[in-house]
Amino acid sequence: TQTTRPQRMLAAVQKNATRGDPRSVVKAIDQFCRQKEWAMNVGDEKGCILDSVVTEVNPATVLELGTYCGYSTVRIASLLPSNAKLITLEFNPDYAAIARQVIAWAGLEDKVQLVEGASGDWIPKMKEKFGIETFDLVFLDHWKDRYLPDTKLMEECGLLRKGSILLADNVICPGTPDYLEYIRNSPRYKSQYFKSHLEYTKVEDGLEKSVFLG
Ligand SMILES: O=C(NCCc1nnc(-c2ccc3[nH]cnc3c2)[nH]1)c1cc(-c2ccc(F)cc2)cc(O)c1O
Ligand SMILES: [Mg+2]
Repeated sequence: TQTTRPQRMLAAVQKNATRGDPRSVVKAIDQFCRQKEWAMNVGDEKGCILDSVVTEVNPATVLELGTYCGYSTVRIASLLPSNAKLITLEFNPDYAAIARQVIAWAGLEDKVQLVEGASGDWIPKMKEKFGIETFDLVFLDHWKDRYLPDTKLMEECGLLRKGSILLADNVICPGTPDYLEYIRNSPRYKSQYFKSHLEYTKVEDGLEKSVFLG
């Protein structure tokens, strides 16, 4: 029977990447997506911007919304200090099953907690379920029409502190117009746009980095 694209991506990781070597996992996925099949990972170009933000923030607590196959999960987790915690939320059980195996191949399962379910359901439970006070960094990469409601929900749930960083993928393509409008006009955020390209293409896209001012 026919395999899915995430399954073929995982096979490429298991074939071409070294167990326990996150950079080789990232490289194997990027090669698969460039040479074989496009897939909606943040990719190598935007991935470098993501890496620089993670390194600059050096977060103890990270929330990723939208795991997909775990590409950005591996990029982020590989840069975290030993006691840091990354919680990644994935709604789609098929994506989650692949992501768990990609994260395990990279040897990062101890740094990552993959939670299956809808962001709207889980964000209000973060404190009680995971003992999280606030997130130092949030990477938004899930449904594009959930960026704004979930940001407002994180504010309401007290999950953001003065200096928390939101980094949002795809603010141009597919685009998150309501989120951009809100975050760029709100006095509670200071935003910066990092112009780039849609993963593995020449189409414009970018990341929006926003600091919560409290
Ligand atoms: O949709 C995206 N990302 C979201 C992944 C996800 N991760 N989790 C879910 C989820 C969430 C609740 C769900 N409910 C049921 N399935 C679900 C799946 N969706 C996405 C799309 C593109 C893209 C650009 C141009 C195109 F021509 C086509 C596509 C590029 C990107 O970088 C993306 O991140
Ligand atoms: Mg994306």
